Amino acid sequence: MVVNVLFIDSYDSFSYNLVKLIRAQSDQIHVTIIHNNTFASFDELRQFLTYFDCIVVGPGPGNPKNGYEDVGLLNEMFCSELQVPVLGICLGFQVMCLSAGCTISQLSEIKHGQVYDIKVISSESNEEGSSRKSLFENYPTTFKSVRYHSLKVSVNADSTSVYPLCDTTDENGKVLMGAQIAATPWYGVQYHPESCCSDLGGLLISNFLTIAKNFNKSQQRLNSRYRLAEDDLQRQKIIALLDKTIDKTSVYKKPTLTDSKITIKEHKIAPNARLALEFCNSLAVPFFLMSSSTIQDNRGEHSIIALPNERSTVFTHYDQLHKTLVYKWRDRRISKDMIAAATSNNEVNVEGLDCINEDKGNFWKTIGSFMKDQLVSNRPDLPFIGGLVGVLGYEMGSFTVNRDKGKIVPDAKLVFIENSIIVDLKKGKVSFISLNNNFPADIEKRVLDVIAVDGVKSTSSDLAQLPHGVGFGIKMPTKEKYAEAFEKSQKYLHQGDSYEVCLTTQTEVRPEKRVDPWRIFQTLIRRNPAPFASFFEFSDLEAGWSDLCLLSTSPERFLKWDRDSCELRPIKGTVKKDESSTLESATKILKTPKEFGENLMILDLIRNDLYELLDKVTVDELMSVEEYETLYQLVSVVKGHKLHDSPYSGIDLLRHSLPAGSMTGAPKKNTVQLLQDEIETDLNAHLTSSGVRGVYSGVTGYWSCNDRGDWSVNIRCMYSYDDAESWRLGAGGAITVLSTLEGEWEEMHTKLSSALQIFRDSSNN
Ligand SMILES: C=C(O[C@@H]1C=C(C(=O)O)C=C[C@H]1O)C(=O)O
Ligand SMILES: NC(=O)CC[C@H](N)C(=O)O
Repeated sequence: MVVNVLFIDSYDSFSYNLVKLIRAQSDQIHVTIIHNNTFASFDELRQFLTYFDCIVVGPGPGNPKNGYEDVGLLNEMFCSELQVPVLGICLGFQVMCLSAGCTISQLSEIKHGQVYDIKVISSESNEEGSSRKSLFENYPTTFKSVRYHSLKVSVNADSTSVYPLCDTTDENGKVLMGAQIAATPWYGVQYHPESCCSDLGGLLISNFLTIAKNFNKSQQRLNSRYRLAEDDLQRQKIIALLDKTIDKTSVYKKPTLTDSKITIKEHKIAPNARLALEFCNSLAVPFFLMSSSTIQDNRGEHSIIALPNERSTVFTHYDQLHKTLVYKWRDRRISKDMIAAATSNNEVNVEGLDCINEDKGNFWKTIGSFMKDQLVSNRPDLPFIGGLVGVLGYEMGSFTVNRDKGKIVPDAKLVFIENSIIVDLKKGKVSFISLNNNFPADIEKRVLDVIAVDGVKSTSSDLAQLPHGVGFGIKMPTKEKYAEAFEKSQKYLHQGDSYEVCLTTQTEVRPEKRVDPWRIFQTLIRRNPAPFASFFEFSDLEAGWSDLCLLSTSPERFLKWDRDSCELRPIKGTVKKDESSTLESATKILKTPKEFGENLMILDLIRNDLYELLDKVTVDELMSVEEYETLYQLVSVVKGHKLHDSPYSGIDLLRHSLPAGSMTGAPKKNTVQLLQDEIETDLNAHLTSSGVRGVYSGVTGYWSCNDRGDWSVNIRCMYSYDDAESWRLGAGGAITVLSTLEGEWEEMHTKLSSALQIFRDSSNN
């Protein structure tokens, strides 16, 4: 018989890891997920509880003492005479214990993403030993688990209403890690059984499910439930209804794919990471480049040159206006003025220009329904055969809003590409691909000429530096403002509102004289080689004018997918390179609790983002150290599997996981809101234009017609909204309770320098 579990989520970034752990105990378990504020009061939920075997109350930001705003109906629920088995995790545990008269206070040494020995309290020393032992049945006396908490539960000395079940010892002394509330079937743990670095999490859940089953049987709690067929039908109806309270619709309904004629011409080449740049230098038409400038395993094995033409559809979304504009690349009927009118909220009726009033949620659906008709079944082996390419800004993700009152700027720009050149750096191959059998012969010839002279010509190195005599005005964030934002982050981390905050700043660079973006890009890529470099100068209206340009040397893959699986490579943990540093010394630093915790939190967050849509997720690399030009980074690799069995495809995973967890911190929703409304608000006052993150912290990449995708995080990059008149550079890093102001300020500068160095060097010329 199916066991129905109600999971109450407090908008945490680890909830779906727990849901997965519950589901993994048997295929006869159905988990229904609601938020702690799905209902305005516990009374509204109470009527449905008879349909559930038990309740699991998840972790989350906030403090139970703050009431409904932080914990929704949970306080009310635990203050009722609830005769339903409950397992509370972390925040859920704290609310439960508060209702039983415990004290909630701040830990003096806060633990976020740290593994501790948890000690099971021996049952002989307690009167009600047998029932209490059951939650930790078959456990060793100590086991390892991850802690993510700022607050602790203390049982008052004279209390008889709380039975401690396990604890741990650290600088705070003894800290309660698990308990049962007397005379109730309510249990809870302070640690996180679902973390990928916790042991025996599944056993905790299965022990709890056994307790729940025994309790329900002894109390004859669910007896009436299955007596009548109509009761059972009613139960199914209610559960189906509750299952829909959190929107899980897909971007598009997966069609059955068929073959289509794609023309591909391949040529052998000697692999050279600079070849794609040389090809671009030889072109006399607009192009976008997603290039690897380092040849490494499983990241950046390919460089892709995408060639827009007059049949290319351009999608631009403006979050400030809730509007999408759709037109063809450089359609002569559409002028800059018409776009200006359309983005000043005027009605514009021009042939060839489609103005859609929609929010970003519907923008995903617009591109989904467009791509549905373009997807084909052939050549799943190639990374890209043509499709949508472009840039999605930070404010395209969930929980973020572009509230900037100033200039209207694109939050997303995607262009449909039918002709492309792929350089396979591993196999030594260049391919000319056309979805429409119309790859331009002159472009093919130019590229073949470059290959014929055997690649890298010396002229390119002249282009790989900025012109002499051009000065650059640089406006940087001040240390004072940074320190204020750092302190605010610490306040929220200490209060329990966040576990990790990715604090970012922006710098503005204004050249005295316009410098061609392609030249800046070549300078940048030479100074900061990276596996995910991108050049996106969108000049989709008139030749030579661009309202969005991105030059990126990103080290970080956000998400790559094919029809079967997906991969994310979150980076968290940074060490600056200097003359004395070696991979070994950097590894030592990167394996300290601060960096370990930083990476683990984002790793668990990413597992959560995938588990929300997929059944099988694995951690394929746990915190490897990677070396880059100016720094070392700690990288983990997470994979999602069996996409073909799921109603979701890669684009759903992308939509759903933005903004990238490594750019937000955890838990995502609360931290994004705190960053946007409180922490980063004054930090970018030095900028001439808006202070929203914009392109920085977003992603760049493609959705190919063979349903593959690859998107990198927009970091170590610069971008312009005004046709290269001014550039913005973002830089930041994760703040945790173990961070120091000096350390973070320096780390931010190290990252900023990876791109800013080219302007500084040039100004010194
Ligand atoms: C925020 C940036 O980088 C992010 C933060 C990192 C960190 O905190 O260690 C590492 C890589 C990125 O995910 C940046 O480069 O601006
Ligand atoms: N992970 C959690 O549930 C944290 C609970 C609470 N906000 C704390 O920080 O202690």
